[in-house]
Amino acid sequence: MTPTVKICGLSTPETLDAALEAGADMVGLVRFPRSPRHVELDAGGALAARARGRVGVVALLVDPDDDELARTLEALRPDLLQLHGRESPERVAAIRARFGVPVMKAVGIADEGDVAGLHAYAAVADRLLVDAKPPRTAGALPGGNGLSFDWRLVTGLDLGKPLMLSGGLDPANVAAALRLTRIGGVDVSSGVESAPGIKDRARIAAFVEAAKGA
Ligand SMILES: O=C(O)c1ccccc1NCC(=O)[C@H](O)[C@H](O)COP(=O)(O)O
Repeated sequence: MTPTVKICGLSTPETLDAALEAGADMVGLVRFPRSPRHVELDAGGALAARARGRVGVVALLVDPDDDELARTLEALRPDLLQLHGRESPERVAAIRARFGVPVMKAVGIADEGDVAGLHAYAAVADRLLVDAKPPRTAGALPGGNGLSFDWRLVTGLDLGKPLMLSGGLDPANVAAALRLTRIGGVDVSSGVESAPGIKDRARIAAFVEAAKGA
């Protein structure tokens, strides 16, 4: 089956359009002020409106409190909320129940224990995204670091919920990652950039083509 492709961290109309024209299925808008991909509410709302109905709009938040959730959901009206922090399964369930929005929980994977931990999230989230763990260095971003993990840990993984692979994917390795893991979706940010936060139209097109052709 053709994989679902998400391009994350889009922050301009031009690069959003590049993702739409390339045939991406989802676009991600990051709300995390320390990130070079952060979008303010008004800019994020305009990007979401541009994409709505054409692809799935994903709002990415990191350990949000209820006020930030309410603000972001009202401004962006996303199809899916990506939680990319240390949210517990209980917090994921509470957010879904309170805000009525489908949730994709991102989980960092480094060993079998992390894979085992995915089951608790599969019970409460609508989708799961497996990513590399962030570096332990001070100030490192929780995601979007262009780091990959050992894909063999998630090869053939079936959690009963849609799954996306991310972390260090790029146009050159995405087909191999899909063939090895047999996961139904991929997510990329750094691998389609020319510099942190600067998306590259040609790399976006090459990524989608490689993923869809895998
Ligand atoms: O992109 C960011 O700046 C970011 C900030 C805070 C939390 C998550 C963030 N990004 C997540 C992603 O873009 C992806 O879902 C994932 O981490 C893969 O990123 P990459 O390895 O750069 O392709």
